Amino acid sequence: MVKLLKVHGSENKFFILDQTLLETPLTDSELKSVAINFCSNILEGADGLLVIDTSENCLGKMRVINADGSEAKMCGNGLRTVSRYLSEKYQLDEFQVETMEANLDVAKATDFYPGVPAFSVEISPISFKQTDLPFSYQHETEMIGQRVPEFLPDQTFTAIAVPNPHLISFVPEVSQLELGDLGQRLNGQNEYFPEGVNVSFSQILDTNKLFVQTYERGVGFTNACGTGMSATSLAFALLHSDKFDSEQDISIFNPGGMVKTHVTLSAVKENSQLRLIGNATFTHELEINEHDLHDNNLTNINITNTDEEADYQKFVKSIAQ
Ligand SMILES: N[C@H](CCC[C@H](N)C(=O)O)C(=O)O
Repeated sequence: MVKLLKVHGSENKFFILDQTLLETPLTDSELKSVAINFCSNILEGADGLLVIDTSENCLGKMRVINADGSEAKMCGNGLRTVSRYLSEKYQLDEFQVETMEANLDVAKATDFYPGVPAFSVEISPISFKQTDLPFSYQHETEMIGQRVPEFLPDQTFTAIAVPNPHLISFVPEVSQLELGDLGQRLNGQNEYFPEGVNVSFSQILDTNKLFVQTYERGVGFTNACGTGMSATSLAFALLHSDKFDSEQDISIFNPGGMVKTHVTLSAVKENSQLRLIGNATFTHELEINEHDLHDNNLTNINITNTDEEADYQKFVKSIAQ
């Protein structure tokens, strides 16, 4: 039998599959089918499948499969849950996790609330280059606080890869209608982001206090997007220095709760450092026969509730703005 977990970071929900426990790891096409099936049909679905494999230089390797089966370079909320899983598996509080483009530092952080474990994860590498996102707009090589009437008439936009692609706009108030419309346009056939992009709108609530909502590539609206909130924090530090205190964490409220980020700006903006700190909640333990997993037959799964969600909801009540 194989154990999986259902987890979330700020209610951005995932299944975790530790491939190192399998007799035979799933092939990439099996992973894609299983990710789509789990995310559509099991426990009211999820936003993605986080796959743990062995790593040569780190405690483990994380791969990210979106709900639509597409693979992403990185997942901030997911990395916190994978970090907790590896921390408990190997009894370590500080280590590195291998991701597609970087070995990232992760560490156990102070619980966000009694019964709400938290982890701090590095978000890296950072790029603003048109070729790294990728995007194409006129002859721009970067998009930072740029007017793009073709997206929306009265807003400015910033494109950052961390390293998955993000498009950020600061707005007086988040319009889900406009965010959803732009998110769908830029993740369908379009001339601007040929590989799609995670689109985040952010409202600046106060000094080092933001609200962020994201329409995610490969998923759609999610309750929170860790790399989205991290990229938004960097854009915020660069473009709204009057509201940015570099000594303090930034509190980022989102539809799923709240996380913190820390931005350390560098004169070379790509060398800035980003940390994402937030909950790593395990809501369910699942058990399935390995053959069924390979066959994408999810009809016989034993599911146990961990009861952690109740504590997370107490945390959410405690931060009500
Ligand atoms: N949808 C994203 C991957 C998941 C990122 C998000 N869930 C996070 O927490 O960073 C993409 O295709 O780039």
